[in-house]
Amino acid sequence: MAILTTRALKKHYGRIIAVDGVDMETRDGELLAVLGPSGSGKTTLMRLVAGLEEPSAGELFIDGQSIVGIPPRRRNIAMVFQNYALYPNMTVRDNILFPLRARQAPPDEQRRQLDWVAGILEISDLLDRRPTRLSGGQSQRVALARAMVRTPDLFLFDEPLSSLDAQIRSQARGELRELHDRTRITTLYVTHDQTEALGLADRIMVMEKGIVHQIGTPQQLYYDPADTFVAGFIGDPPMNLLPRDGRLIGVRPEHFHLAAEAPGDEVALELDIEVEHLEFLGAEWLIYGVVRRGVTKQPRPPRVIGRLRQAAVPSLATGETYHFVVTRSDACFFDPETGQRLSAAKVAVA
Ligand SMILES: Nc1ncnc2c1ncn2[C@@H]1O[C@H](COP(=O)(O)OP(=O)(O)OP(=O)(O)O)[C@@H](O)[C@H]1O
Repeated sequence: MAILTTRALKKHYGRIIAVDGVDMETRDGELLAVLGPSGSGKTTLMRLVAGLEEPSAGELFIDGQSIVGIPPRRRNIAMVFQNYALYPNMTVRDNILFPLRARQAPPDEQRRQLDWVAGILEISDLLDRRPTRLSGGQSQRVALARAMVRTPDLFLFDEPLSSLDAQIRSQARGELRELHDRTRITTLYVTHDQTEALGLADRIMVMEKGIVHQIGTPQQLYYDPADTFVAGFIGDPPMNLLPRDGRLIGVRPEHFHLAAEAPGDEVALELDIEVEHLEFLGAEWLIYGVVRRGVTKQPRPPRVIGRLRQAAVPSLATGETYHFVVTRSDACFFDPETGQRLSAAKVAVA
């Protein structure tokens, strides 16, 4: 287990700034998801940590020791990237043992590590196969096994599930989480899939254009976004951002209440919303609407997406306008110029 720290970490390629002054610290044994759109610098950050790239500026520490300049093979960091890169001519057993043989580990240590990892990942019956005869999920487990036999300080995963189809992917996600719970090896997990990040991670770091917008638990990011980027990036559909009184008011889709059903709390916003379209989701409905009253006048009235429980919806009709209420405790306030959060956090910092 280990703590990874970066200080003002920067990487540029000519005029392209891939990582732009990242300050972050993992907690010992946590699974930290690194989430962001394409080109936000996630892979570059991983490559810097792994030692495949050297920083243009800034520092990297593991347990307080600088690792800048230390070659990758001496960092005790294990990587599992998108393509598992197993050696096709070797059996699964030889693939897994490769890193141990490379450092001439004694045979009994090799045996012990192989038994341990094959047991944890349930691949004992695959050891004599060649990688070409493995499914995507099995290849992934073998790649993980090869990374784990080194008992690394740190795991780096870069979209390790992206080549799996949806069903195996959610199963593999569960297995990864279980594995992490058992080993508690500090893990950085790159993904651009928020469902994966929200479901898997202890904490999530949201990146965009090489900078970190926020690091927090899934709940903090969802209920307490630090800025409008995080508010719009996390959640599906994302937080609605409505202009009023010189601020932007952030409202999660499930926080619109029909006036008749509103809780008796202090009200932050009252809106007339014209329903344009209703989408049935089973236990709930999505309401696509246009705000007709309640926000600062705009050249084009803002569109919103609300999420209502099944029972509330049968009385609604498209083309009609209804009165909705948002309570103060559910609203987030942002500065429209900087996008920064104005109101205090709602979820206690863990
Ligand atoms: N070797 C390189 N040379 C030049 N530019 C690079 C290099 N590697 C990355 N970049 C640029 O740095 C920026 C960040 O790229 P990076 O791959 O880290 O983003 P990412 O968040 O991992 O994206 P994705 O989710 O698409 O993999 C991009 O603009 C990319 O084009």
